[in-house]
Amino acid sequence: EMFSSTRQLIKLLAAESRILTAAEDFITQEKERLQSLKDQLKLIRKRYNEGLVPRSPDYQETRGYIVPLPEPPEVEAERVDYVGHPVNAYNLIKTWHSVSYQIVEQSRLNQRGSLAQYDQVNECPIPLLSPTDFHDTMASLSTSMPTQTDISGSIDAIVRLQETYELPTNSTADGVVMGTHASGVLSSRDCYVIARKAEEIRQSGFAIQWYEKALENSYDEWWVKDAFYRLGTLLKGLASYERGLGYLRIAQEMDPENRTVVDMVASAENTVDRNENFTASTYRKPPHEYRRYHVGWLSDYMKLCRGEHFDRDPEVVKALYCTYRYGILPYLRYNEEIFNFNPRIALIYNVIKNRDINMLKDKATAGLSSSRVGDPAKSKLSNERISKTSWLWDTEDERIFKLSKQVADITGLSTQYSTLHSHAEPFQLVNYGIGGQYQPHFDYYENDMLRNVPAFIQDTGDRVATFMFYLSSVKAGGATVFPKLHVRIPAVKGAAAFWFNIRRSGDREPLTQHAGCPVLLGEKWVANKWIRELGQEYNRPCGLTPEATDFDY
Ligand SMILES: O=C(O)CCC(=O)C(=O)O
Ligand SMILES: [Fe+2]
Repeated sequence: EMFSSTRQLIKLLAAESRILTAAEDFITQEKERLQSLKDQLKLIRKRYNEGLVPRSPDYQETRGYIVPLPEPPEVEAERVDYVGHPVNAYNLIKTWHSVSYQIVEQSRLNQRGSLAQYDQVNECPIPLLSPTDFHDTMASLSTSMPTQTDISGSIDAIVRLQETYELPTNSTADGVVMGTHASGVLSSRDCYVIARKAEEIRQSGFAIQWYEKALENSYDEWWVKDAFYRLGTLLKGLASYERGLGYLRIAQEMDPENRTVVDMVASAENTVDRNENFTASTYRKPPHEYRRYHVGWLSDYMKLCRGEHFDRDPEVVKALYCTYRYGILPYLRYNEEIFNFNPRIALIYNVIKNRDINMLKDKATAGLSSSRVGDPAKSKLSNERISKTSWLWDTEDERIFKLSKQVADITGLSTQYSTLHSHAEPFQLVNYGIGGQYQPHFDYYENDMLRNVPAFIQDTGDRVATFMFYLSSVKAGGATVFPKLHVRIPAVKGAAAFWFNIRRSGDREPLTQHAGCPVLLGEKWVANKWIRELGQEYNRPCGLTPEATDFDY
């Protein structure tokens, strides 16, 4: 308290004008912040009203109440189409990250920051923003708000999609992917950020194009001089000295004091002088040919993802066929397409009904968490596997039990579940988002991994077979590929891929190495059923010779 002493009141008097100014500044800043927020929200509302953004299930013209409305299936499909376009996904994430930052973080910062100024003058309380409906709503939505990880993840995704599918830079920047238009474009700054990422992973060819795109209509943004510098340096690095020098000189003009830039200009001038005859640019190849060094082992994977069929024995390809597959029940038969003989890889059509697909997706959605890879005891998050997964157990629902039973009927293998010595694992539901993928891997375990599996599959052997339901088709990308066999299976809703990971000799089959390609447009859902060795002794007996295949019985 200060009322009992004149000295302290004199202090207040002295601080009076400082308090006044600080408070006025605070209000001015808040006004500006709110105005910018208002502008952003107005833009979002406009796009909403123009139908450029699909409405949410609880969208209502009146604000305040959230009344879930029953929605027709095409509305759901429209939303999947929307977020299934990489440019829309990126813009959605970017917009709401920025808005939530301004609303939540800034107002928190401002409150704390401005209060701190008053602390000097003893305690001079100004009222905190009272908890309003708005703040409550924002708090309850905070887990739905994108974070910095989402921003960088979606930038990575765009670069990954470009390198895998060799997407042209210009049309991607215009929001056009495989002829499908996004409802917006990428801004110049986005192009700069993408260029930075492409440069970081040594995709110089693409990086150059993105920098040039970024600079097309930009003059006074803060990043422009950096873009010129990096563009010049990259071109110089690819022996395109003249062009590089041109950009570097602009960078120097914009930032004459910068030593690094000055040195780079000098070095480029030097090189140009020493290579008098060398005037034409050597930077001519298409950008995807400036591949980063470690793409080598992934290149067959990417080729297959693009749908290039290559290096398959024409005799084998000619011999591939479609057939009827009979399950245990004699009246049930399925269309089966053989994709490879040894190891036997097949796609079996129409094995799951839409009703069950929706049931699985609904049940899985609540439990989705980031997919992990590696030894169960020390599994980790990894860029090798970008998706979310959820496990569904036979014991959870009669319908799930029946689906497992159906896998047994179709494959002739046992999928029996029990708390110890299960013959199969629960369904693993996988949902891939923008650019989501699973890089080449084996479904079988290594020896020491087998020791670390959970109790219900302890001592059940390895994953003898994979039965993978496709719960969605994918508009573009998202195929399952076998890089060593040059086999590519498209995701077909309602079908299932089926192969053995273990040979009939009991050895692991490394040719079953496979991958889920990055999703380019649309969404991808699969449900894995991994069948263990235990319980299959009579269903899939050992071969009579070490070379026995699944066609020799
Ligand atoms: O998504 C795919 O196509 C493959 C998935 C896969 O291989 C896995 O989950 O183990
Ligand atoms: Fe797999």
